[in-house]
Amino acid sequence: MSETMIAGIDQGTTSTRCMIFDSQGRTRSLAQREHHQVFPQPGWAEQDADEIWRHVRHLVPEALAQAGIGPGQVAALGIANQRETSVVWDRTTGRTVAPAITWQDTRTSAIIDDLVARGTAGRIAEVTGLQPRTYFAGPRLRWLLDHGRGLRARAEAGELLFGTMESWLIWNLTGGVDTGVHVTDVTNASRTMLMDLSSREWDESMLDLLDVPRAVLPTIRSNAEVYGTCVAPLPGVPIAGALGDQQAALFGQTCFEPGDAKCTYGTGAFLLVNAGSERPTPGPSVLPTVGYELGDDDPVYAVEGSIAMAGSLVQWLRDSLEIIPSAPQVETLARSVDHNGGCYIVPAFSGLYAPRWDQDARGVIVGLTSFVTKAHLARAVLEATAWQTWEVVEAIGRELGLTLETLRVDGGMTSNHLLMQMLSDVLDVPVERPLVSETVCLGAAYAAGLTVGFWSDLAALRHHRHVAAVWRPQMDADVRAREAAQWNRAVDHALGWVVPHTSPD
Ligand SMILES: Nc1ncnc2c1ncn2[C@@H]1O[C@H](COP(=O)(O)OP(=O)(O)O)[C@@H](O)[C@H]1O
Ligand SMILES: O=P(O)(O)OC[C@H](O)CO
Repeated sequence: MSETMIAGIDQGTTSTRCMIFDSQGRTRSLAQREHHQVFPQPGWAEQDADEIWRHVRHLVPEALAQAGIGPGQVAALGIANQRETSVVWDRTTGRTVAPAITWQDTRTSAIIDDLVARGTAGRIAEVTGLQPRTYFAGPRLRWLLDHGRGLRARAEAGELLFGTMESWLIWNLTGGVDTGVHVTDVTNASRTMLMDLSSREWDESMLDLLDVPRAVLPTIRSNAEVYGTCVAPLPGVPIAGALGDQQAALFGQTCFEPGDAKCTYGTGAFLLVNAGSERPTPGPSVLPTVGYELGDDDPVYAVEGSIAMAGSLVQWLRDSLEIIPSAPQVETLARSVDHNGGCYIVPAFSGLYAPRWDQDARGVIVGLTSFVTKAHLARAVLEATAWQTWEVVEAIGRELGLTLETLRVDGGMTSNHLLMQMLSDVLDVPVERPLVSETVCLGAAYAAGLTVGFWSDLAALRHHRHVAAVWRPQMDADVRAREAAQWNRAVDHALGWVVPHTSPD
């Protein structure tokens, strides 16, 4: 009998991947394609959801061909996605009604300011666990309905559908206008500011607050169950797992015990700690979210420190400043000097996320002198990711009394050894990278494989985890303290740069 495998899709901010995994959790193939990023105004960030769906249709057969298998050998498909990126489409034509608004986009700042001014922040946090912020998806839906001609009326008439990327992909994969299934998973729903974090249902009072008609919303489902069957490009294959990418990485890194932590370094960086089955109540710097919920099992919650810019700062160095020809070259350039030359970059391009949460912060480069070269800038770019992670870890320690013993890492930036050493140095803990560094895809595949019985239980998944590289702290404590103080001073310069909006228009 021919070997069966599991397919995983990682629909990320910059690219989409399809991977095939065997029963040992080993990678059998990987197909990947970048999509366009559009920045039409300062603070705006858009993508074309149709382009992403086209890429999925090409990538899946490519991954199958590379693995030498046909759709009949795929036991199930799991999907992970960039979270909070919002799509609205017409249920009868299947076409999007506007560009997807990505999670980095800050155009909803006036809506957020208005919610805060109306004194609703406490109630929002009580229900959803989230503070009102431009990061979350619900205000984007509100913005689209307010600004797209005729969209509100069409939404109320049930003609439009809203979803984050997993929802859009599942609808298309299961047949779109004919038989498409309109669902979202609980981790993605937990980032909309519309879901009750305790009951894990849409909350009527949040829908009222954001003026969102229920008819556009998908049904919330667990992370591991069969949502529907693929029509194309994997005909007959059950879609049996879906998670936000950061939760998928938590799952793929087998962070199954309370206190287990991982940080994924892609466009942004997202540190999640397993918080167990009780809804956590951290302070304002880090946020409570659903970690994963497997079928009818109790949910597992997580606490998250979200960093908006990490790899995207490297991309900016490559694409906007043209200082490096490719992302990996940042390491070569940074290694050509042995310190930052006194220069610090705070990448608050769309405000600062955890732990500062200042949507009016903007990026700064401080400490410039004639001594500073592009090599020092490259070093400061990498250090910015390390110090932002340090701030998150400090906040988690302060607000939850949790101390990390080790940090599991994954994502595109983890191929940068200099950055991994910097991380270990500033956090003062070992940093571990697993053999399969594509843990987002792996986590989605694990969820799907558990659903269909391809893997028996969490213990079987744990068995697949192998550590490929470990970095250990080498920095003196006094150097760490001095550099931390300099970083904090640099951040102070970035805070509150933008004059806040005063009206919701
Ligand atoms: N060697 C490297 N050093 C630093 N950054 C890197 C390196 N390789 C890739 N990156 C960055 O990692 C990001 C891509 O990682 P990926 O995990 O694919 O992101 P995403 O899932 O957000 O699309 C890009 O922003 C890129 O600039
Ligand atoms: O696509 P990534 O890896 O940058 O992840 C994006 C996050 O899910 C946004 O919350």
